[in-house]
Amino acid sequence: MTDRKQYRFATEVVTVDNPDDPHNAASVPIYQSATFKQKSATAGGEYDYSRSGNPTRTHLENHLAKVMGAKRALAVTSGMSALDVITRLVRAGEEIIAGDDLYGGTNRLLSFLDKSQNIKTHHIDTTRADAILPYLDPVKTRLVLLETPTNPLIKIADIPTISRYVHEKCPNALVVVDNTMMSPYLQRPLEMGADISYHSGTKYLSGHHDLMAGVLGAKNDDVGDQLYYVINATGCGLGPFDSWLLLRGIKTLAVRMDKQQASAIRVCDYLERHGFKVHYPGSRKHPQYELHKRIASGPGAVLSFETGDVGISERIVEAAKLWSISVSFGCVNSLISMPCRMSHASIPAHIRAERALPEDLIRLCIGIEDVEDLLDDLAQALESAGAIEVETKA
Ligand SMILES: Cc1ncc(COP(=O)(O)O)c(C=O)c1O
Ligand SMILES: N[C@@H](CCSC[C@H](N)C(=O)O)C(=O)O
Repeated sequence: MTDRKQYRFATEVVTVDNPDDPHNAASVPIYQSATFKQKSATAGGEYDYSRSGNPTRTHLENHLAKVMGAKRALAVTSGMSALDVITRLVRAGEEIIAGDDLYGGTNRLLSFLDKSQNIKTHHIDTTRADAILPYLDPVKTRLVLLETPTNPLIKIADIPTISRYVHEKCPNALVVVDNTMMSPYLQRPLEMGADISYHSGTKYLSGHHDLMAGVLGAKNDDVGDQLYYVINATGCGLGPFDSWLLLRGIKTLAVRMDKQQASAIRVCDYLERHGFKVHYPGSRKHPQYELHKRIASGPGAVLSFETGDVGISERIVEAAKLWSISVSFGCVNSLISMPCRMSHASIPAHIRAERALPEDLIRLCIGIEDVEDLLDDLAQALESAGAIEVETKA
């Protein structure tokens, strides 16, 4: 493995190394076993119990480490459980710094830590790297948690500059990037200064909405070992069947993302031509278009837009036929949602208002369908909601 040629991402992601398989299986087998027999009371093998380790999960983790550029990767039962593992490295009295636009479930876990364990989170505007400076405390700051692009307002954080500020001022702090929206194909946080990159594997990595998973990538062995300790201690390692599904799904990440992204660019263009305010880093109108281009190799396939009226937004979402009304993103099928009613409903309304999260916001997650069908369906939904004039086709 170490001597072999390094290929480009799309090649590496589809190439799962499995040199030790006794039958040369083309697909890594599912070791659907809770325990592993030992030769004697004292001679244990590599595996004893699947909470501690399972061969299918190990194959997945080795593959993930390769595609994420991580020293060690770990697979757990959901994206939230990945964040739970990371936050268990924080002690009572220490602090977290996170964005003021972020996934609703992440906000919920951070609020829980504040209430139950005296771990305070400062929510800051991560679009300005220097906004972090007043909050960095060499003693208290333990985690700096960045989502970029953010869910759902698609704001961008300057990972290299923020990582430098954090490491200069707080040697004990870890920079953690939620890379769910970009995937390691488009954005590589560990190569830009982050200590941990994590994902909801439920989304682009698996791609088909048929499993829940979380993925952690550590930049060094020490952090990797600490994360593994928590996973074994708490028992949230990914089961063998879901590990196999994720290993299967990730192989097509590059082709799926290329197709989804190309269509998302078309959808953004269509909405902007009709005068909507679109949040998408592939748009030249995005205030951080240049920054995103520096830190990522593409804009991805999630965008959000404002209609100016909650009622109109509800009508658009409900009129869509091909776009399913659904939380989540990263699936091969296209989805439409209203974050304030759905994925971000757990953020109290007054906090959503304080953070300027528009109630009328619609989020679109573009799948792999024919883009002309997606545009036709979006047009009919916008027309029937009264958001645009009825268009006559030439
Ligand atoms: C950006 C982001 N991070 C993390 C999560 C949590 O992932 P999961 O649903 O797999 O727990 C989600 C969605 O749920 C998300 O949108
Ligand atoms: N009821 C769930 C909602 C999950 S939202 C999933 C996804 N991250 C998204 O942004 O759509 C919850 O309260 O966690």
